[in-house]
Amino acid sequence: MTAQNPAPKVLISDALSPAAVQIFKDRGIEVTFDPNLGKDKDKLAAIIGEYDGLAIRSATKATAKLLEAAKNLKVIGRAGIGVDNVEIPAATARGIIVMNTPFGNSITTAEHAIAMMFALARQIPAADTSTQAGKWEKNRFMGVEITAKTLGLIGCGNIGSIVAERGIGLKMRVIAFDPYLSAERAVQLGVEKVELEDLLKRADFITLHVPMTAMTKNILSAENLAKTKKGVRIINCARGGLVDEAALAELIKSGHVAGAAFDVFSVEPAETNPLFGLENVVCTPHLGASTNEAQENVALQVAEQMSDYLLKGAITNAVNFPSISAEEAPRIKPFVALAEKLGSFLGQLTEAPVKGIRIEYEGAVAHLNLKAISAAAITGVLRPFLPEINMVNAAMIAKEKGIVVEELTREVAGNLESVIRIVVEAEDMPRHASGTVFQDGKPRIVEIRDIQVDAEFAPHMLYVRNADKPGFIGQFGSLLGEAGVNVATFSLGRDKPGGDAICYVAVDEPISDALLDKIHEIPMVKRARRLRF
Ligand SMILES: NC(=O)C1=CN([C@@H]2O[C@H](COP(=O)(O)OP(=O)(O)OC[C@H]3O[C@@H](n4cnc5c(N)ncnc54)[C@H](O)[C@@H]3O)[C@@H](O)[C@H]2O)C=CC1
Ligand SMILES: O=C(O)CCC(=O)C(=O)O
Repeated sequence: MTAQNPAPKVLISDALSPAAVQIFKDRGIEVTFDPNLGKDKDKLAAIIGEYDGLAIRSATKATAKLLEAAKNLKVIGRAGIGVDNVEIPAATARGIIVMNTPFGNSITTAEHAIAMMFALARQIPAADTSTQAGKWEKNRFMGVEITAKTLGLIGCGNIGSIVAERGIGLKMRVIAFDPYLSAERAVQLGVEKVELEDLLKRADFITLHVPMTAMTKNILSAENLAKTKKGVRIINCARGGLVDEAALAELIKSGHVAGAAFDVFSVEPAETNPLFGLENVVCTPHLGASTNEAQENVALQVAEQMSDYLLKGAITNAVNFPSISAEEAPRIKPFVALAEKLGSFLGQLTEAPVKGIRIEYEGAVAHLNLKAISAAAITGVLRPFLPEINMVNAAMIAKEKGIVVEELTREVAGNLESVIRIVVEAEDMPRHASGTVFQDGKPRIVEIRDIQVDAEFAPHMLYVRNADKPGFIGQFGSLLGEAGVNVATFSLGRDKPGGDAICYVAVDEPISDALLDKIHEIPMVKRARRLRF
């Protein structure tokens, strides 16, 4: 890493496996490992501004308030599945990628749910306490068999499916409520897909495996709990807040529910809870993912994913941006730069509100992963009006502003290998320009207003639209020379002799207001605009 391009910095603020620290170090990333920091939100807010990446489990709460202080943050990596401890809209609005590790702890969590089911069926924790207290209460702990019982899954995704397979292996009848479970997948798993009402009526054991969303919050409400079969046992290894804990406690006390095993609670860390202290209640402190194997998996995976993003721009398992594989990233990168610059060119020329952006992909580029390239184009167009926009929040911002974004692909790009053409529909008029990337990987602009040009993008540029008449170039060149402005590249084009012409110039110094005024005074000049890239 050079002084201009220092090593990215990552903060690990929860108890991740130390394997993650090594991966970051091996990849040349500076890493701070402070596993208790997540619990101290003020201390975390005081230092988060220094970091490019934040690696967490569930103790760190990445709230909108914390993210406000995270001025340099580019990526949050959740070593685990649930991202409900991250305010995703706030992260997206700040252009922060949020990644999780969707499979690394699934088996472990499914095994915990099964362990909880056995613990409940045979009251193992209470029997253990009693036995170790020397009581030998053989008659107190009468259990139930699991074989031939109905296991009701609420949510049959990665973890739910593993629980289903284990349940079938234990000779249970497995039924599942999951609106997104396809009929084919249900058949493949050997589960019966049912409606929630049916599941509530039939299940002897209910186990939850849904994420916490507006739809699933309180899915086992007091009303739904009352519809369950008498003697049901309920297992929650998904998220606190999916079940009305107070209502469940009442149903356990009344004997309607035979027991509950909870790993997750509506308030965590759970110091008090309506379920605590009841007979036939088994509790663990959010241990679902806590095995050596799972923690090693998720720590390695999150560290690799975050490093790939910070170092190469590859995006895997982001919950707020489409994936870009490590192989795709280098191929996409030059087109991301082209789309951003081309969009920026048009955005800087646009003075009226933008209504629509059409991005046309021609030739080889049309076969790449276009989501990131389009996001870059939108970013370029809108940044002159919205300085905070970036690739992660671009699509969301365009939607919020009612800007219609269209993508179009064509197989051929004339005599070039790939062309990106952007059309910006503004309230005054449409504007368009095209660009390409040559062998050297540098983006070039090849068409403006249907006039062919061939120019690179430079930090300081000047765009002039003029009448194609003799004398313009002389006057224009003299003005630049007199002002001591050195021209780096000069590109000209016209629609027809004596028609409309454009001139696109890269200069070494910024153009002053006074010089711009003088350029406007050249009689042939229709419009002159300074551009920054
Ligand atoms: N206790 C622990 O330590 C752990 C808890 N978890 C929790 O388990 C959850 C599930 O994890 P995965 O199975 O990997 O997620 P997943 O995304 O593979 O599966 C979730 C399933 O829920 C279904 N679903 C979504 N909304 C639903 C609704 N309204 N009603 C019924 N089904 C609905 C989806 O269709 C999907 O099939 C995570 O979101 C996380 O909150 C995950 C890992 C460890
Ligand atoms: O990191 C943990 O221990 C919790 C895991 C979890 O809840 C998840 O992955 O969703």
